[in-house]
Amino acid sequence: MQLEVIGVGGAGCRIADAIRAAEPTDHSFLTDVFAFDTDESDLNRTVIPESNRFRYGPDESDGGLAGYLERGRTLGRDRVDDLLESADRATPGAADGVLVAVGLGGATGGGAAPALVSALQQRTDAPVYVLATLPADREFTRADPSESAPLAGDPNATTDAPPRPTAAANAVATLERLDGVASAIITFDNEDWLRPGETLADGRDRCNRELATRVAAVFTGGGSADSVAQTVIDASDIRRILGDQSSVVALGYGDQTVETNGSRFGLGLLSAEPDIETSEAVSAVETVVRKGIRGKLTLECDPETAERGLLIVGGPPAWLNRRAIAEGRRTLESAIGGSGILGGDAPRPDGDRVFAAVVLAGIRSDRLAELRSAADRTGRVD
Ligand SMILES: Nc1nc2c(ncn2[C@@H]2O[C@H](COP(=O)(O)OP(=O)(O)OP(=O)(O)O)[C@@H](O)[C@H]2O)c(=O)[nH]1
Repeated sequence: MQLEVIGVGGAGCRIADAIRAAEPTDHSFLTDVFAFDTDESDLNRTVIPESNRFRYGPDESDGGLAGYLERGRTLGRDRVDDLLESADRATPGAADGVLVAVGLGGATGGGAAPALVSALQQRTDAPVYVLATLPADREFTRADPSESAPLAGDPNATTDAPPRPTAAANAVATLERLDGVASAIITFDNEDWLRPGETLADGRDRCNRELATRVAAVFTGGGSADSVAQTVIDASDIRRILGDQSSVVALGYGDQTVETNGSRFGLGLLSAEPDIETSEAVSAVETVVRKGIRGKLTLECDPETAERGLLIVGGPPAWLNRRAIAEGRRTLESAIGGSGILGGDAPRPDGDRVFAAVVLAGIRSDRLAELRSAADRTGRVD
């Protein structure tokens, strides 16, 4: 499918950047990528073309809004129409969906996202999905748990205060505002993806690459001019699975490097379809499907809670064993509680890995309840 990506705030713009970098050269799926931020220097660190980068807000907000969500909301409400007008977006209708990337916890992205998503919903018939990171505990919790965390925006917060004391409260408030506005909310939990002791600044590029790999695998979809998928997953399939009711979504992914005969061009056409033992191909597909469903998800949850699920198995065509893919689909079907399942394949003649991309939509996750309790402790934002 064709996707437009708009990153808002520091995290949103970096993630938009990472998605752009993850776009396969032979399978483009992006119409446009835009970056909106109050912080000029953050914006300039992205490699999104200058024509697609927009700084907004008064001069004193340059450098970011330091987590003051109310300011972010006001700025967002006042400026999103201008931003969408000034962004030279591809011909209306060129994209089958829009993805607004944002880091929940901050003020610029979280503040603007509800108004931006709502404005986009009015301008397009295509679904408007949100890709949202959830803050890690280390951002809003003191290292010494015996001390209580400072109140949100507490001006008396001391130097040992966590970097973003209001992150949980901001995240919960923004999620509530996106409910009923976003078509679906694809989540990525920084708490689960940062390593023990690692700071966000140290781990974020790795996290963004992991997230972008999953987003690209889901949205790139089926085959290409030189290799047609048996079951193509298109934009309407993705729409059916993600829904239009602000479902919370987690992505799973598994991959395995496989042997190929090298360049299809260098060694002649005979080498394009190497002989692969059926048992080897079956085992590779089974392995990646298992990792995709039972491995680490972008948001930890029990797959059983999912209402709908999608499985895309991709890789060099000779490795895409039909029987194993059908079996993988049945495995996903029995793993989730709901009944809406779709499955497809994505041949990648030049690829060197077999992968499974999994979408679990309509999930319930304890992490969201944890963030709500943390927000109650650290000070809720209305
Ligand atoms: N995965 C990931 N998460 C990030 C990244 N940068 C920030 N975050 C998360 O996103 C939240 C918001 O951070 P930013 O996006 O920098 O904040 P902002 O929207 O620019 O808002 P202000 O800084 O308050 O103006 C943080 O609390 C982190 O949890 C990133 O590059 N990757």
